[in-house]
Amino acid sequence: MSAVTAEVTRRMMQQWREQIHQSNGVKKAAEIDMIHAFNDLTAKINGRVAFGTSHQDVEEVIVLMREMQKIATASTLDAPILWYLPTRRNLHVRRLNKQLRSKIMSIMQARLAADGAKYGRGDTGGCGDDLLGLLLEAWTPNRQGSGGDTLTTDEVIDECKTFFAAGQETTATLLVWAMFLLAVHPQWQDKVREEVLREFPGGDGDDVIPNADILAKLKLLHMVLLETSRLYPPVVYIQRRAAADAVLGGITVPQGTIISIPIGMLHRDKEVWGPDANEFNPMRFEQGVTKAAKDSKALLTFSLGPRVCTGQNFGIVQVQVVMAMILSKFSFSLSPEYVHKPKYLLSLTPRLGMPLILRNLQ
Ligand code: HEM
Repeated sequence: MSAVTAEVTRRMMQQWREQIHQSNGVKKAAEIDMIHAFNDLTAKINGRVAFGTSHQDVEEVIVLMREMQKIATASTLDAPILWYLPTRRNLHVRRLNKQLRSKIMSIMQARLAADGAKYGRGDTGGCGDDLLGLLLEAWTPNRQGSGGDTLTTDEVIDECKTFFAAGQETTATLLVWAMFLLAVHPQWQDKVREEVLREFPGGDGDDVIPNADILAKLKLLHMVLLETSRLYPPVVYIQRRAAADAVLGGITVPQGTIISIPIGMLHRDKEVWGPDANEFNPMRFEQGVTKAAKDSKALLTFSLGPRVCTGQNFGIVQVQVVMAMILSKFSFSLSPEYVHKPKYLLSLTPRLGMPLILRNLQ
């Protein structure tokens, strides 16, 4: 995963360098919208981690998935009745879905054909070590007669789509806010960069990947990311339906009641986080997540309990790798064009974009 993340990030950074090179100003700098850049980045990373890179249709699958994601985000503003009517948008989604399904099917078939030839059943390679490969191991035709649990074709396709949808925009959003907070807190940007350059001097060289050992040493970066996810959690609220009658904090909650958990609000509760709850203070995480607030379970960025985010480690590693690589090669500040208007659709994003001014480090 880190290798895929590093490879895709390297290409994005090369584009940034070209944009800076082409800029006309005396101070060589380029204004780049982080929302667009990071959505494109995480779509490519998630797409490759899910489907690999070997099949020609993977790039098209990524474009179709991203298109579906954009429509899903936009339609959260619609009245629910509109989700079920044959509107132009819904018909478009249906067409996209059909195309997507057929592309994924062709990747699956190519994998299975290669399975015999390249990997060989029973070999450790199986159908490949990406998500699709793992799911194909449990796919019905592979398991017939094995007595094990199986997945149908639709389930394999749906799992791949869920993985992409749940992880793409959320991770991009966390990156966007981390860049924003480091742009408006330059002293923290310098501090974290110092740590990155000390522990990860290779930057974005072709053969250099910030591996688990390096990431473990980037403590300030990790604290900054936790603090970012506290102030700007990509998922602002979650809901739960009471499976049985319950009493919560002295209030009776009848079975079937839907409870909203306002993560964004709870993360700024002064009683829990202290009087500086609205301020950016990564030092609160110096002793770890459980000691950052009065309640050891106060940080709900990835939810808690049985439905906790299954991709949280992947999401965090992705963000750490991307931030370490960027910090080692660029400095950045907020563009005067930026207007602070966060909005919540599928995730918490800046309503009018996140233009940052990027410069190459000397
Ligand atoms: C870094 C950004 C991310 C954030 C802030 C985030 C946040 C969350 C939250 C709050 C939930 C719980 C939703 C609920 O209970 O209603 C969740 C669930 C989930 N997330 Fe993430 N997530 C992130 C990245 C990812 C990634 C990268 C993946 C996979 C590649 C992923 C896959 C999932 C899945 C599959 C679920 C559903 C789990 C279940 O219901 O059993 N997430 N995520």
